[in-house]
Amino acid sequence: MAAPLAVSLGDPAGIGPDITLGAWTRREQAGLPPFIVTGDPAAIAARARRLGLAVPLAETTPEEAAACFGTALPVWPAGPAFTGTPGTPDRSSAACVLASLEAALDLVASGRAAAIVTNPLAKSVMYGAGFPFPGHTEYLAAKAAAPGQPAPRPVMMIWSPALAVVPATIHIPYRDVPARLTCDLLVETGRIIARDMAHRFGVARPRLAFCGLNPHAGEDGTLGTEDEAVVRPAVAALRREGIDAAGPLPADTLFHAEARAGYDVAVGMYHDQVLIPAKTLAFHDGVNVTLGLPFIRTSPDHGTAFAIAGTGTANPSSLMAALRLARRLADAEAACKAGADRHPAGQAAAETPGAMRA
Ligand SMILES: NC(=O)C1=CN([C@@H]2O[C@H](COP(=O)(O)OP(=O)(O)OC[C@H]3O[C@@H](n4cnc5c(N)ncnc54)[C@H](O)[C@@H]3O)[C@@H](O)[C@H]2O)C=CC1
Ligand SMILES: NCC(=O)COP(=O)(O)O
Repeated sequence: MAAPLAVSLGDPAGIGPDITLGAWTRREQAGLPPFIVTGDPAAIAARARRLGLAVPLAETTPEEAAACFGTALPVWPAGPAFTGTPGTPDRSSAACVLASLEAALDLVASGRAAAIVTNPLAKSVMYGAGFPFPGHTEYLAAKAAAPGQPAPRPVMMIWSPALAVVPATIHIPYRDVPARLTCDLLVETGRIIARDMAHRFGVARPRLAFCGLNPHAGEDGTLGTEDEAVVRPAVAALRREGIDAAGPLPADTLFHAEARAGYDVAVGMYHDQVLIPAKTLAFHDGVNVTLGLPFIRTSPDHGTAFAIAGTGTANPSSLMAALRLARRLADAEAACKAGADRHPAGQAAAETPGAMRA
């Protein structure tokens, strides 16, 4: 039987427990793949009681998870007990977040889980507790480094059937963006997208659309210099390598339906430039996928939503989409390793915006 997915609980004061319970209760009608949650079982049980959900928990192993998934939510106990309050950000939750994350990662690294699906953490809570990484993305890359080797460059992609986007710079202050945008960064990002879209998603020659940084992509250098000095040479370098890249393209006209049919992945110069269209078009279907890692990681596209934790109003759809996508990518990887001559990403490839090609 295939290894289950490992789901980290995220910040237990946020909606991670709510949407995990919500996903499990919809497992049959939604056809969800088996998963095992890492974290404090008491915190999950308490949230189920608060939400009035009759969800039996099974403290079990990944090897037993699939067998019990139909009747109980499998939990792999990890970390300290949650002592906080649902809805209240608290530094004391950071140790729970980290222990859950490490446990899920260990299951993936040892082959006992097929992929990691992370529930949201609150960055400010983690920073306040001394977490030295901007987010999961950079943490997972650091953990993926081979002994004595630098960490691989992680690339954040927000994927949905409507739109796939990558921010070239991620969690940095807006004022730092121009200085951090280099030709090398964009070329390396483009290479990773092209490779992982082909190998993981089955889109053999993805079309990458690079946004300009400035209004009208700099208007021939009259509204800012970065588009001509950085983005255009990076796109040219990628094209010389055989990668189907275009740009710099004005970002304001890149996200309407006809424009979206012209590319598979839009590469933005900063976080909000591409996450706003992605979350506007597909907030509840969007999946955050980390490219560039030696293992598969997906996540819902939203955050901890403290204000609605424990209220019963958190929508588990994005987590459910993250679970489905992780399973498809893991199955495709397993089939490739087994020597399939055709890329088996199947539905993931078919649903990728490239499928909208005219
Ligand atoms: N992958 C991760 O760990 C992520 C973590 N975050 C963290 O989450 C925290 C809160 O961030 P915000 O900007 O407030 O974004 P958020 O996504 O938590 O909330 C934004 C709005 O969407 C609503 N919302 C979010 N998820 C929902 C769901 N499943 N069902 C119904 N409504 C939902 C919230 O109630 C709120 O109104 C921050 O500390 C941030 O760092 C944000 C994004 C991803
Ligand atoms: N805005 C996306 C986001 O914050 C996700 O970050 P990460 O925790 O996946 O690195």
